Amino acid sequence: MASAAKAAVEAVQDGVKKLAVKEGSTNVLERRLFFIPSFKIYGSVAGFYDFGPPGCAIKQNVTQLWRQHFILEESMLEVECPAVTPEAVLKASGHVDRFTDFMVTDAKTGDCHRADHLLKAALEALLEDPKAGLMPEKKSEAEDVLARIDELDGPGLGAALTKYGVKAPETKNDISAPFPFNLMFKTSIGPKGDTVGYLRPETAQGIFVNFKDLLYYNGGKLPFAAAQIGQSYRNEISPRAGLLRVREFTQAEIEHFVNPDDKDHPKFASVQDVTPLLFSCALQTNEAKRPEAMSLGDAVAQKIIANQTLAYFIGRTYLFLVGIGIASERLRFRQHLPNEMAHYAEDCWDAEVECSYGWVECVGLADRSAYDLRAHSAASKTPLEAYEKFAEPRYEQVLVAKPNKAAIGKQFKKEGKPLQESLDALTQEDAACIKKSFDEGKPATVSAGGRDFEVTPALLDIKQEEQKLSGRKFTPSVIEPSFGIGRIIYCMFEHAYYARESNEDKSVFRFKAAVAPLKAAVFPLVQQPELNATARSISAALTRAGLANTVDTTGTTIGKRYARTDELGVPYDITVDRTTIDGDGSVTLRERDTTAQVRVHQDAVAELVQQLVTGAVTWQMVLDTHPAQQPAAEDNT
Ligand SMILES: Nc1ncnc2c1ncn2[C@@H]1O[C@H](COP(=O)(O)OP(=O)(O)OP(=O)(O)O)[C@@H](O)[C@H]1O
Repeated sequence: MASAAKAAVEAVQDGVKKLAVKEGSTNVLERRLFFIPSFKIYGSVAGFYDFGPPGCAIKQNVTQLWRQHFILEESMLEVECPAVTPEAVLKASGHVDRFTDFMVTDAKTGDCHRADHLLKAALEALLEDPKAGLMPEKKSEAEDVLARIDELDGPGLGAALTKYGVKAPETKNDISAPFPFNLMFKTSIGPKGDTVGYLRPETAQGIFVNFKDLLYYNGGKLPFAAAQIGQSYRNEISPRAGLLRVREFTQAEIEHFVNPDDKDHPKFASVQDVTPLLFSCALQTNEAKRPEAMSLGDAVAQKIIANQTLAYFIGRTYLFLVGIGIASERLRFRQHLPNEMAHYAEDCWDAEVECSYGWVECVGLADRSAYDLRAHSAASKTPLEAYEKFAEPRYEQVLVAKPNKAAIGKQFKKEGKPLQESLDALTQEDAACIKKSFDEGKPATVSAGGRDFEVTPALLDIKQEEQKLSGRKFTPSVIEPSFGIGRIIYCMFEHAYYARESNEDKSVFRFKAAVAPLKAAVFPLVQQPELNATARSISAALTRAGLANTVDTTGTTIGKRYARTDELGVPYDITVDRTTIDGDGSVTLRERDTTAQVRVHQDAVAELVQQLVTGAVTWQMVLDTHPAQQPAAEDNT
C-alpha cells in the first residue's frame, strides 16, 4: 500500500504544515466547523475527525455528485455492505497476512513511528544537508536507497536505519528493529467472542464477494461495474495531516468487471480528447522528472496507459475532480513504478492533487487483473466466473476431469462429499494445475470443506480432448477506481480558498455552487418585522426549489454578514431592504467572487438562484439583464 504519494504527505516539512495550520484555509476550516477533531472535550484521539454542519453538507454534495457522475452515468450496480467483515473474507483477500506497515518504537518513550517514513526523512535531510559533505558514491548510494524504500522488507529497512544512524524524531532516542504492524482494527463477532472479524480496510471486498449475484442481476453480461460508498477503517501508525491520513474515512469504490481479452471501452471516444497531466513511469525516471499533458487517446495509442477502460476511468476521474473544483494544473495522474505494483496488477495510476502537504494520492486507479475474484473463488469454493458465448463455435483442446466417485467414497467415506463437489466444479486453471502434478508423477492437493485432500489419478481422471465449444467460462479482470472522499474534499478546500485582495482578513471559499454547503443566504438589511417576514418567505421559496439556505436576522452590518457567508463559500446573498417593501418589490442579489450586485424582483429570485446553481444561467447573463446595485454596504463593515 505504500506509495510515493503517501510518503509525500507524511514527509512534509514542519514549516509548511504550520503555515497551513496557522494561516489560511485550515484555520478557517476548524473555526467554521467544516471539520473538527473528534471527541474534543475528552482530549481527542489522533486520526478521527467530525464533519460539522458545512463540512457535512459539502461531503453530502460531493458524494451525491460522485453518484451522479459515476453510478448513474454508467448504470453501475450500487451495493452497501457491512463494515464488520469476517476473517475468512480478509484472509482470502490477503489483508490478514499482508495489510501491514513496518513500525519502529522509541526505545525510551515507546512512541510508534513508521519505519519507512523515518528512513525517508533521514535520507532526504542527509542529501539536502550541505554540511554532510557526502562523497559522490555515498550520495548515489543514499539516493538509491531512497528510490527503493518501497521495496525494502523488515530486515532491509532495519539494516538501512542502522546504517544511517536513524534515531526517533524529536527525542533522538534509539529505535527498535522494524516489525510489521497490521493496519486493520480487529474485533469479535457475537457474544461468545470466538468469531474473529475486522473493520473493513476498504469497501471493495464487499463487491467481490457479491460478484456471482451481481453478474446474475446484470443478466450474466459483461462488462459491468458495481460501486460502493462507505466507511473504511485503517489503524494508521501515525495519522496526521488533518483529513489526509485518518483512521476512519469514506471511500467510494468502483469495481468494473471486464473480459480480460477485451478491455476496450464503448464510451472511450467521449474522453479520448481529455488531456490531463500524466506522470508516466518513463517521465518519473528521466532527467526532468516532470509530468506532461497528453490526450488519453494518445496515451492509449502509445501504450502508456495499458487499456481503454483504465484510461476511460482516468478521464472520468479527471472530469469529476475538476468539476468539483480541483485546479487542473494541480492535478496529475502518476503511474506506479513496477516495484510499487502488486505482482498481479497490469497497470496502476494514482490521481494526485497538490496541496500544502505536497502531492497527495486522492484516487487509486488499478487494473488488478483477475486476482481478487480468483482469491475469493479459491477460498470460498464458489466459482466466480463469467460466460462468454462465441459468435461461431470453436474447436479447442480442453481438459476434461472425471472424478471417480466410487474410489473417492471408498477412500474418504462421508468426508469425500465436499471433495467430489469441488472436483465436479474444477476450472480449466485448476485442472491444469492438477494435471501438471500428475504428469510429474505427484499427487495434487485439493482443499475442500475446510481440509486438504491428496488427489491421485486413481481418484481423478484428467484428459485433454478436442471439443466443439459454443462459449467459455473465464474469471473477469477488474479495473478499480478507488476514491478517498475526505482527501478530495480537503484538497478542494485548499484550492477553493483565497483572501480578498481588498482585505486580507476576509477569507473566501470559491466553492462551485453544486458543492457549496448553502446555495444562498437571505438578509433583512435591518431588523424590522416586515423585512424579516419577507426574508423568511424568500427562504421558503428557496427551500421549495431544493436549495439549502439560511436567513441571518442578526442585524449586524451587511458587510459582516457577507464576510461570514463568504467564509462558508455561499455563492449568493439576497438582501431585503426598504425598496423591497415600499418600492418595486426588488431585492439585491450578490455574487460571492465578483461581489457584484443586481436588483431582482423578490418573487423571481429563488428561481434565478436555482438556474445559477444548476448552470442554466451564468452570472454574466444576470449582470447583462438586470439593473446593477451599487454595493455601498459591501465594505462598510
Ligand atoms: N488513512 C487514510 N485516510 C484518508 N484517506 C485514505 C486513507 N487511506 C487511503 N485513503 C483514500 O483511499 C484511497 C484508496 O485507498 P488505497 O488503498 O489505494 O490507498 P493507499 O495507496 O493505501 O493510500 P496511502 O498510500 O496514501 O496510504 C486513497 O487514494 C485515499 O484517497
